[in-house]
Amino acid sequence: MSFAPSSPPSVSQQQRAPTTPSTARVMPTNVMNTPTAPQGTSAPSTTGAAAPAAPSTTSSANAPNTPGTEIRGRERQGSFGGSTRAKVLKPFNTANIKILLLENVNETAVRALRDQGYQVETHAKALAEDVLIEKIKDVHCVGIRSKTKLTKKVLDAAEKLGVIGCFCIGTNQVDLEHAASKGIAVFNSPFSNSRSVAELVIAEIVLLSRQLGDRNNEMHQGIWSKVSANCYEIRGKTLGIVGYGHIGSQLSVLAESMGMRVYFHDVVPLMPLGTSKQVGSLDELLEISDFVTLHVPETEDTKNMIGEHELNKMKQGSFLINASRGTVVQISALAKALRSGHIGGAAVDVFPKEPAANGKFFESELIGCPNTLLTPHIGGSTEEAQSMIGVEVSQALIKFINNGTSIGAVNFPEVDLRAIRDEENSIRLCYTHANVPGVLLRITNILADHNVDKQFSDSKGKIAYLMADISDVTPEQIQDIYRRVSETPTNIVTRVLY
Ligand SMILES: NC(=O)C1=CN([C@@H]2O[C@H](COP(=O)(O)OP(=O)(O)OC[C@H]3O[C@@H](n4cnc5c(N)ncnc54)[C@H](O)[C@@H]3O)[C@@H](O)[C@H]2O)C=CC1
Ligand SMILES: O=C(O)C(=O)COP(=O)(O)O
Repeated sequence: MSFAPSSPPSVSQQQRAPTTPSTARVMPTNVMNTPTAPQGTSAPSTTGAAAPAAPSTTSSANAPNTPGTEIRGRERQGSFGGSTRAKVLKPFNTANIKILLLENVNETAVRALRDQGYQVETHAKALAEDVLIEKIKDVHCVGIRSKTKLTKKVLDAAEKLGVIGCFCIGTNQVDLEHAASKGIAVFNSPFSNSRSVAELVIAEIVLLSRQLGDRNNEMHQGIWSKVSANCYEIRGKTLGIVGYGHIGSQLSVLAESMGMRVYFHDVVPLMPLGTSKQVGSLDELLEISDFVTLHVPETEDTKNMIGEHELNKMKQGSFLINASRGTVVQISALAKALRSGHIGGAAVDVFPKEPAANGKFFESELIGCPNTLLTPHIGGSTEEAQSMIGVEVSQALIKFINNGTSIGAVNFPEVDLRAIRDEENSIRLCYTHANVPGVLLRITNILADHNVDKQFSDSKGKIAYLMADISDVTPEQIQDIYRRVSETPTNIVTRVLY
């Protein structure tokens, strides 16, 4: 999928791209956006760049599909008039699709992607930026978790990248806008680890309330210190939730079942679950809560959301929990409030700077603060969550690579079509383009002499995405459609699937 340049490609850029098929049906380097001959048809003669040999597939667990065979493991998708079978789209040899999975992405994902015949390279850790820049150069898809930063600089090094999978909830580690401008869709797992985070927070509420971290530390040092002063039941206490999304609302239900009163603050009005109540401002929430827990995404608005002013607003001896993002809390202000006793304890799972890998040194002003639980970003780290995330994100990636479906993308217009007719000479056009007036007319003109079975397009910010299924096209016409669409001045990425 060489996924095209960030700005609409110039004619010379287009000329460099291999836009003509190989007679040998070996996939060109730009495997995901360059049409070859449809199955069962003879390929037109080639005049373009010589097609490179297919790369080795040593990292692929399964035997790759040979060119011209169907992609395995794909479901048929519903029926439609005139044909009972949905076509399995295969415009490229799946063995030529290179996928880089970092940060110990779950085995469920590795298996699902290898089952497609893709080449999958896995790494247990995040990569240093220079290594990442080298590795990302020729991959079509990268899978990451919360640690890998896909900055503009890294994305600009990725010559063929078409899709990113964040095998987690947060997507703040990716420059989403820049990715979109290059036609790179980003998928995440919006709720597969929410329950794991909510359960951890429930545990932390009890642990903080009973000063369990400190008692445990003392016991490991051989110190017996039985105290009840400032230790409380959580029943009847007030939990203040900041950010009432998937995690916050799940937590709300669990906390009420433990006998807590729940209030929440969110930037949008939301239906309170159980008997919880939304309050009008953050300050109001801070003033009434015995426990404050943060479940907001990292955005410009949430950076340093909890600093000295907010900590002072919190009740004397109340507790703070942060399992959202490290940048949401000013660490020095929190350390000061803990040491002064104004804040009775804190549980912190996320930090502004987190070590790159297990075994690396962790440094924080919070080390040694009283009744302070520090955990290494494990909110979503359960077997259940990781396995579900692996399945969910890998399916989204497969659907995008094989079918062009962008449903669930966080930075991209969400577009899907009913299954394409199971006919040799039907194709699916996937066109990512600049969201400016006049584009649809131009595409309609290109497709004017063809039978467009169905078409859908949507936009998000500066980019738009169109999918169209076209029947009764010859291999020469496929080349012509591909060439003319990809040469439009608004083109970001054009793919033809068949
Ligand atoms: N510690 C860990 O391992 C994990 C951490 N997370 C973090 O938790 C965050 C929240 O996750 P979800 O609940 O799934 O997200 P979500 O998107 O479902 O909910 C976030 C809520 O925060 C609200 N919000 C946004 N800006 C706000 C502001 N300035 N003030 C008040 N409310 C605001 C939104 O309206 C939304 O209701 C993620 O973005 C991620 O960064 C998620 C999973 C695991
Ligand atoms: O899902 C998230 O946003 C998380 O913070 C979990 O990140 P992780 O997959 O543990 O790197």
